[in-house]
Amino acid sequence: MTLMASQVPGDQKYIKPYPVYSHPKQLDLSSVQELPESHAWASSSLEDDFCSQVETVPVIDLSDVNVSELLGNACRSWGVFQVKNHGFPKSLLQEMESLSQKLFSLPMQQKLKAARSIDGFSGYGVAPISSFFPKVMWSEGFTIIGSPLEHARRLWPQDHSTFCDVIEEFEKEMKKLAMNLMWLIFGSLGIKEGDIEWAGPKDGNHNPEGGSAAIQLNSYPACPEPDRAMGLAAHTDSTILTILHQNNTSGLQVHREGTGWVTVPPLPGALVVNAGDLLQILSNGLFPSVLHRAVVNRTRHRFSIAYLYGPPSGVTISPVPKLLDQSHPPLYRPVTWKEYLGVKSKIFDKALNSLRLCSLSPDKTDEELNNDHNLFRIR
Ligand SMILES: C=C1C[C@]23C[C@@]1(O)CC[C@H]2[C@@]12CCC[C@@](C)(C(=O)O1)[C@H]2[C@@H]3C(=O)O
Ligand SMILES: O=C(O)CCC(=O)C(=O)O
Ligand SMILES: [Fe+2]
Repeated sequence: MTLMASQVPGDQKYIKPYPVYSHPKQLDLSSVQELPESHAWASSSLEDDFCSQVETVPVIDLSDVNVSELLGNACRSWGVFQVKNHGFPKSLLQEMESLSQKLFSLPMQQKLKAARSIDGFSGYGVAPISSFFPKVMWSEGFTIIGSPLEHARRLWPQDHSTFCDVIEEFEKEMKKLAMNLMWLIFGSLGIKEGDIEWAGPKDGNHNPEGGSAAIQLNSYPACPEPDRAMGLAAHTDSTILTILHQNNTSGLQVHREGTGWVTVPPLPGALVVNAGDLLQILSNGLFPSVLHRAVVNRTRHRFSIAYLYGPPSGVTISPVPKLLDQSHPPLYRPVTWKEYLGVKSKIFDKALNSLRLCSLSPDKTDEELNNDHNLFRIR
């Protein structure tokens, strides 16, 4: 373990050294018969909360006449919801799912040819947040930012064009859906086109700008001891919103104040949407990002595909002026997505609070600010 210095852009006074763990080489999880000590998580990180089967994450029909209000309510009270009638082509999701399966079933030495470099963002490897945890997660991932061509060529030297074509189409369709959802969510707060300059016109078809994104393919092989393993540790996404497709195997759980971990079951044809840290900033805390994680199971191989949507990476975002007045001062300082990702990669779960402007609570400690994370969640 090494202790990191506080070399992050932004307000240094909240930034403390953070433990960073380096882990052994990526194991081929599909062939492991017994859970290695390196992958055995402390029971406190797995069982500390009751898992509710009673409360269920809202399911919203995008063709409902009150869709904007329904989405706004779900963002305020849950930070996550499932959408149906979303218009995303089913066949494209199936194609992406089978390409993802094909990728993860390649021999390890082949996958490692497309490994994410130490200082890079794209490619094959463990979740980027792994270094913040003492134990290794029971998963592997592939991150795509920009063109996947370089990595695809290394994975499939003879035939990478299908992969690249499907990714391109997936990105185009997801961007349309993400922008549509974003505007419906903003609409519930009275925010209109023109109130956020970078977001451009609502119509994703005619808006080549309007945001940027990463695609994260996740693979969670069946695990010999699922109760002691962790698929993807608890985190919030650094996005405006994330759209997630999961195969027919459950594993995603969201954390709900006062309830604990709630499973988000895969529903045929539905997509999961969760609020990210940048939505919390833009909405000035009205729509908090949601803590979530992925657990694993004994018999089934689970796959998920996340579309992580945010603003153009160099554009400065801040709480939308329309939501501010004397009694609602801005709670967060302006930041670009690029800068935020840099902060998150250094101080992880402290990133959002490091941007807090403390006008409302100048005497609060870091811990109190952390506990405020769900301050605005209305149930
Ligand atoms: C744009 C990004 C968000 C992300 C970090 C990344 O640079 C690319 C991967 C994303 C992801 C996916 C899995 C969970 C997560 C916390 C992680 O470790 O990598 C997110 C990152 C994030 O939202 O901060
Ligand atoms: O696999 C899942 O259900 C969660 C994935 C996730 O949270 C992510 O990729 O950010
Ligand atoms: Fe996530």
